[in-house]
Amino acid sequence: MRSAHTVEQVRAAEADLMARLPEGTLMQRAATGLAVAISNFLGSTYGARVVLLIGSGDNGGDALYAGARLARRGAQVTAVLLSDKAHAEGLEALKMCGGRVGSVEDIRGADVVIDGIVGIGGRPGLRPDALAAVQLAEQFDVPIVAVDTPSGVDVDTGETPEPHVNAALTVTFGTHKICHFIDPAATACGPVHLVEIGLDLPPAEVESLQAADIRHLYPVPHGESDKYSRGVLGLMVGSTQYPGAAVIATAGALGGPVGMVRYVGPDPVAEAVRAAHPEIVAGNGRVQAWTIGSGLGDELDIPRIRELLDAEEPVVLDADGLKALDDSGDHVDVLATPHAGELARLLDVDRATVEAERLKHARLAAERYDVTVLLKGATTVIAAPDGQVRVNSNATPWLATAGAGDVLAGLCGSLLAGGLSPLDAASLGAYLHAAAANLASSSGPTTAISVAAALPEATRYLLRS
Ligand SMILES: NC(=O)C1=CN([C@@H]2O[C@H](COP(=O)(O)OP(=O)(O)OC[C@H]3O[C@@H](n4cnc5c(N)ncnc54)[C@H](O)[C@@H]3O)[C@@H](O)[C@H]2O)[C@@H](O)CC1
Ligand SMILES: [K+]
Repeated sequence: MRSAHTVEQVRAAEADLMARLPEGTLMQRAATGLAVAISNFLGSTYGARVVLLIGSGDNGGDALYAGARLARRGAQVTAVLLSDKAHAEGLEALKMCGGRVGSVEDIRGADVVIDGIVGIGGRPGLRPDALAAVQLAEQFDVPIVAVDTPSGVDVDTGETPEPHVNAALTVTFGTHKICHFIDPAATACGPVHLVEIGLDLPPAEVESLQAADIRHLYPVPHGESDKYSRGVLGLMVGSTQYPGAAVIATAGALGGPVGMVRYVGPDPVAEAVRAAHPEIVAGNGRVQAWTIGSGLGDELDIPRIRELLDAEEPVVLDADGLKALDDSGDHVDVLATPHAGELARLLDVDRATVEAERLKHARLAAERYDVTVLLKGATTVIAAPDGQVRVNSNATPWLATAGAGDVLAGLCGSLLAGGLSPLDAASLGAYLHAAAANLASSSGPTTAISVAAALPEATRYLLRS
């Protein structure tokens, strides 16, 4: 599991550790890791032209000390001071190693620009001279390596209401910050490299599953398992208007751990599902979980869906089914899987607001409707009603294809029926869905059915790794 902590949590852990170490130790740890990461990014340090953008705080200090190390290894390092309060000892160290103070003109022809403008002490946005320097780097195609966070983003929310740095690489210290995980800021970070500095941290605010977590969470059958104990999933999806959704969601469910799938829907649709997947059983019967909503179109029966939401079995509620959600009652066993537009409707705001403030709105909906919310997008945000948040960012843009959401709804239902909690089912489902999409699109475009078909192979690989 990867963890992201809030600025407040990081500051407290840093203060704790600093009290036990000689002054400046943490900054030296950070600067050493930063210099190594920049060297690796550059490929060759000797003769490389490095421009440091330096703000008023310790973020600039990290950049100056890292610049000093690079200068010692033969890089031509120039600091552009964007504040008259630049870190004095760091600046001295840089000069001692042959670095110099220059101007934004040095950005032209640089191999890399280091963003030491602000880190976790920064407010969103860039001041005019910082913005001008960043724009110059963009204009001359000079990649930017961000120190700790891309300056200008909102560190604790991942929002980007103001201009900010778009980094080719972000080098962070001690732990991930929320902006590294949550879009739109996560995209502005580029790949994120974590440098250990020895912080002792409390439980994380936001988590992200890694390959090793899959093996730990997946309900692998054992010697005593039978089709019922592995879980039976009921699917109330698809309609005469959208029969494909039923076929595709069933493929997603069968690509998960479930022992059996029951399809409940109009006869012609059940026939189409059976033709594609002869292993399904059509009609009502006992189930351990439901997936409801994908492709129901106008044929949704809201009172019936509400009955199922109030029943004991956990439910994945997708697409049109979300219209049945109301904010009264206990729905902790419900996993709602909206995209930004659907979440906007649930919260009575517009879609752009949800997209700009994804973490906030996923949490709001989880709290208001007492459900676990899986907000779809390039990075998936999953918020549980108890406040836990997980993200998934291993998706591929090829996954933006019709029916991909139906696969996810079927798969998450399969995981719920396999006994996982809504939070685990959602985070495991999002991870496996993305892993299968990566496999299915390894040589180009893919389809929802191919993603579902790649689920067993992706799962096998992850269970072995
Ligand atoms: N505290 C520690 O022990 C460590 C801190 N480290 C570094 O220190 C950073 C935090 O340093 P600081 O607390 O000094 O804070 P920053 O360097 O992030 O910001 C410093 C100051 O910038 C100004 N500022 C805020 N928003 C701005 C904006 N949008 N544009 C321009 N200026 C703005 C404010 O006056 C603020 O106090 C971390 O991000 C990390 O890079 C690392 O060296 C690791 C150890
Ligand atoms: K920065």
